[in-house]
Amino acid sequence: MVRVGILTCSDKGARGEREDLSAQEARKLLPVNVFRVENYAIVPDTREAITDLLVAWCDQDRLDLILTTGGTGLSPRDVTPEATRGVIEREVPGMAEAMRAASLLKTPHAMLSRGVAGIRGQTLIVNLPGSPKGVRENLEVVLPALPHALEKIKGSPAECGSA
Ligand SMILES: Nc1nc2c(c(=O)[nH]1)N[C@H]1C(S)=C(S)[C@@H](COP(=O)(O)OP(=O)(O)OC[C@H]3O[C@@H](n4cnc5c(N)ncnc54)[C@H](O)[C@@H]3O)O[C@H]1N2
Ligand SMILES: O=P(O)(O)OP(=O)(O)O
Repeated sequence: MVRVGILTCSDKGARGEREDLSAQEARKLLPVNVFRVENYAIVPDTREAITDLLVAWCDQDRLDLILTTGGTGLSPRDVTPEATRGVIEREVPGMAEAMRAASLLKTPHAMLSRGVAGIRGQTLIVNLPGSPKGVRENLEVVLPALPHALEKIKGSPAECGSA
């Protein structure tokens, strides 16, 4: 099973002022026969809070995959990409490129998400936008590539010529 953490980055969510529909949307999209959500948290949009959780979930809990939602845009408090860049060791730019390219076919606002994807240790971190719709439209794009990506991160020697 792929061990997953969902981290919602939202000031309103952290203050209890808005139901976290975005994390619920992410959960719905992850097939239960492959993915098990083990960690879940809501943090305010501060770089420190996001960084602390990402590091703990990667280094202590050793999750396979962390999906963040929210805080990827242009507002002054949107710092999820900066926090993520600060903890990853290798970026996976193709994932963010693919999400933005596919999302642009749905809304021009897709270009406003600065989300990144990258690897810390053996954990893949993927930033998703904040709205439930943004979560769905972005996660759908990377979902088919996630099992193979996670195998490669773990050092699978399997050849991928036919993948
Ligand atoms: N494929 C898509 N890509 C993007 C979309 C989209 O609809 N489809 N939206 C674009 C927009 S618009 C923006 S702006 C950027 C960046 O978004 P952020 O990551 O900065 O999102 P936030 O500002 O944190 O949230 C936006 C909006 O979404 C609602 N929201 C946020 N968090 C939650 C939550 N946990 N539960 C329910 N609703 C939530 C709320 O109305 C916020 O104001 O992304 C583009 N990409
Ligand atoms: O409260 P947040 O952080 O979810 O942000 P927004 O202002 O986009 O609702």
